[in-house]
Amino acid sequence: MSVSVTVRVPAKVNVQLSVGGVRADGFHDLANVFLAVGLYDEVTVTPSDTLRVTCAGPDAAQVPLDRTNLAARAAEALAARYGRDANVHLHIAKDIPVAGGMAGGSADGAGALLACDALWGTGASRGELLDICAELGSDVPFSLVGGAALGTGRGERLTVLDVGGAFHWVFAMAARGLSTPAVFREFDRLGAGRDIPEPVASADLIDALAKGDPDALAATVSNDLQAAALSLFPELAATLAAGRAAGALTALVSGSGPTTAFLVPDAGSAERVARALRDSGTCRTVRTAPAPAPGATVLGD
Ligand SMILES: C[C@@](CO)(OP(=O)(O)O)[C@H](O)COP(=O)(O)OP(=O)(O)OC[C@H]1O[C@@H](n2ccc(N)nc2=O)[C@H](O)[C@@H]1O
Ligand SMILES: Nc1ncnc2c1ncn2[C@@H]1O[C@H](COP(=O)(O)OP(=O)(O)O)[C@@H](O)[C@H]1O
Repeated sequence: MSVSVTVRVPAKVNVQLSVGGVRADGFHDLANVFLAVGLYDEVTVTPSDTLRVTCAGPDAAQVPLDRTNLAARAAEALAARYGRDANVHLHIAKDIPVAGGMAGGSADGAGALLACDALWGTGASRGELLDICAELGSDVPFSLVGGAALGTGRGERLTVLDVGGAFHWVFAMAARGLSTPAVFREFDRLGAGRDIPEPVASADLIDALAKGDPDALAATVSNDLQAAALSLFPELAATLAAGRAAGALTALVSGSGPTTAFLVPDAGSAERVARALRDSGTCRTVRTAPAPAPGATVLGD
């Protein structure tokens, strides 16, 4: 009998993304407030003769299937640490947009790590899994944890945050992706010669999350990468404007973009804003999703 394990992992939106100056290692210090949203990838791991990756979903053609795939890298990292071979088939059922600023690759890394851990029964502690996540990428630890969290350092050092109620979101996916390093480089270029302050988490924003208050959250969201994303992808301004005109409480670029995110008061408004965005012709697809969503979860447990 072939045993397989499936893990479901959420996308994220950054409700605060404050970016410091570039560090000696090329990364930027962040105050990164992540919120997991109910759009999911599923990673299924099955024993195999060799390590291989397959992917299905609307964006599957853009996903690398070689060992650069974060799911493959996660399996190899766990196998190396626990003296196993990494001969597994990793199948990704992909619903998170690729190169969209919603941490889809990170989700697959965290998902594969948890799935291989369950398949192999390594006995790794949560802390050990989080260390491997941090080696794989700045966003990967949050994909494991979900909910809401403040990421400091390059975003990998997490403090879990309270969320006191549901937040309703609409996401507009763009016609093409944006490269995260390119957006950080554009941030540096736009800020050249300016004093970049230390990134600090907003107490008002953390309070709005804890209260579950969408109006207060809308008043406090911020994204320091938004100007850089708009500079590289100016058409996003029309998408943001269309969502605002349709009644979103706030509109922002998700992380490094180009997905745009719209916070709305309730599920009914989400459907209305989604329809208006679809009708605007300013984006490729539109999805609604509630938050917070749980982190990487083994299905069937
Ligand atoms: C911007 C954010 C916001 O959550 O997410 P996305 O919008 O890409 O989803 C993250 O910081 C992305 O994290 P992640 O996608 O894991 O990036 P990594 O693999 O760690 O780094 C990719 C590249 O992004 C840049 N980078 C990333 C994180 C950081 N704190 N400073 C950086 O300068 C570096 O150029 C690095 O080489
Ligand atoms: N499992 C994966 N899913 C998607 N992209 C991946 C994956 N593994 C590696 N990548 C690479 O990571 C890049 C960034 O993709 P993604 O994580 O979806 O976006 P973002 O960093 O904007 O959230 C992709 O262009 C792709 O080359």
